[in-house]
Amino acid sequence: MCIETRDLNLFYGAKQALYDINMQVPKNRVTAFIGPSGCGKSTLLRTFNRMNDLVDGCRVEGEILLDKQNIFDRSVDITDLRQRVGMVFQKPNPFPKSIYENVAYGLRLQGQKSKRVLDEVVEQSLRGAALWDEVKDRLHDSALGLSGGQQQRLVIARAIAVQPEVLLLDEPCSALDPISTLKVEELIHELKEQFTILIVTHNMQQAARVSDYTAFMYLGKMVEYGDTDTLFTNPSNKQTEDYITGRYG
Ligand SMILES: Nc1ncnc2c1ncn2[C@@H]1O[C@H](COP(=O)(O)OP(=O)(O)OP(=O)(O)O)[C@@H](O)[C@H]1O
Repeated sequence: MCIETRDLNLFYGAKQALYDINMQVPKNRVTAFIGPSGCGKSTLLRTFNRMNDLVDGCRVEGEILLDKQNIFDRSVDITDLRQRVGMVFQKPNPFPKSIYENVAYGLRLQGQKSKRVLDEVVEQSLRGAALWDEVKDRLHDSALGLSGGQQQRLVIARAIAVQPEVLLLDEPCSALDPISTLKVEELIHELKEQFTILIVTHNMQQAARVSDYTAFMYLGKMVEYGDTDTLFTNPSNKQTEDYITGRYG
């Protein structure tokens, strides 16, 4: 087991956005979050590396255990947590720096100065993100010159360069064309050998293609969570069935 939530409730001011979320996320698997707009998918995803701490008036009750330690404990260092739990957003957000510097960024922040180590990690991470062959001859060109799909894989390379345990992907393909989407989906498949992956997607076919487990959320509650094939072919809840058969949302 990698992550476990216990009686997790989240409030934006007076408005409750998550209700009693209890789930166990297995290691080295892909877990997808689906559900209609506003059901709390992104809120839940952001809670796993405490990105909601940045939101004024946001309050959390309950626990999230990462390898048995509650991430809300006072003793938890946020920078350390975010290194262990990396995040990739919907819109590719490379820094206005070279391809190389984007990937080396996290390591430099950690104080790594050795060119040999940096070169090695940059290459490994770009290979890991299935981008090396496309950029190896222009590592020192601006990352902003890459296509959207390449930028998203670069951001994934940047995230994996610091060797996180968990990768949070918030609709990573929604700004990409179908071919880039396919590449990122293949990449997700490969990355799960090394990382535990949590992905929010609007696209049910994508959830069915890339994930091992799926959680269906509705109005801040986790309605059903289980094996992806079972959830899509034989859901146990009527609301899940209505959603996956396109009756609402
Ligand atoms: N920063 C915020 N301040 C106040 N309310 C928020 C904030 N972020 C989200 N919410 C509210 O919390 C609820 C859940 O939003 P969230 O973005 O998590 O849903 P979602 O399922 O990811 O939706 P979408 O698929 O449209 O991205 C919504 O009612 C939303 O309006």
